Amino acid sequence: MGISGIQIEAVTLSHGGRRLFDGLSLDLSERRVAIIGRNGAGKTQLARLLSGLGAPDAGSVRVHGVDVARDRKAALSTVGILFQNPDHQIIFPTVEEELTFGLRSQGHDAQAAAQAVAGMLHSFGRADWAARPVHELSQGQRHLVCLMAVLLMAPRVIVLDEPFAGLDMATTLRLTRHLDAVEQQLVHITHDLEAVAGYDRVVWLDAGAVRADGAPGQVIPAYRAEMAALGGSDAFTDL
Ligand SMILES: Nc1ncnc2c1ncn2[C@@H]1O[C@H](COP(=O)(O)OP(=O)(O)OP(=O)(O)O)[C@@H](O)[C@H]1O
Repeated sequence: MGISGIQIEAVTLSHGGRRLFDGLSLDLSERRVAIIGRNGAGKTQLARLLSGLGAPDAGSVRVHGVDVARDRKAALSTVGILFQNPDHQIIFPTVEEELTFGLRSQGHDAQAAAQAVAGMLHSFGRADWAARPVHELSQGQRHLVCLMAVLLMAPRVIVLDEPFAGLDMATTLRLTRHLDAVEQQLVHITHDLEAVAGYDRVVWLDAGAVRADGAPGQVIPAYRAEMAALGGSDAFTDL
């Protein structure tokens, strides 16, 4: 067995001259990890670092021993990401093409990829979607396509960046059930505190730094109390 889990070591990252992360270190090995925090706290930037879509200015991010920013090929099989907006990840005109792409880039031949895609569509009861133009699907349906694409690639870690924003309750419950069942480690960024109340660990990110880190029963009440206190003020100057 190689190194497991996620090791973020002394990560520094600036954007537009502003330093967002200044020596951030985190070791995440629990199966269900939630990242919470205010707007602009750095959650999406952290998700980009975890999936290797962004590289730190200094420090390193390793997922199961893979330096995900440097070794992009290994990163594809190690970590998958579901974005807030499915349109930031869908690039092909039809569902089948979209689902096939990841598998082909992992080196599967056309026949094996086609078989796996058909099997995945079937398992979600959506065999009829294969030739459907993606733009004809609703937002929730496009989310499901993205989830299928990630599951097909079978990464060891799945990063979820607010994947349920704008979805109806039934769709959210269904997707949640599918995600709860996956074997892989999940790192779930969310404003929905209920959704992560049963997680193994909650990390509260505040202005690019860890403000609190521990069991949901400890971190979530502290976060709620602070948000309620801040919400009492009329100023948006702290955002
Ligand atoms: N491309 C960019 N260029 C410059 N600054 C950026 C860029 N992307 C993000 N930032 C800044 O980085 C900080 C963190 O943004 P990030 O999107 O990670 O926050 P977040 O915690 O995901 O917020 P939200 O809950 O609103 O999604 C913000 O201050 C934002 O203005």
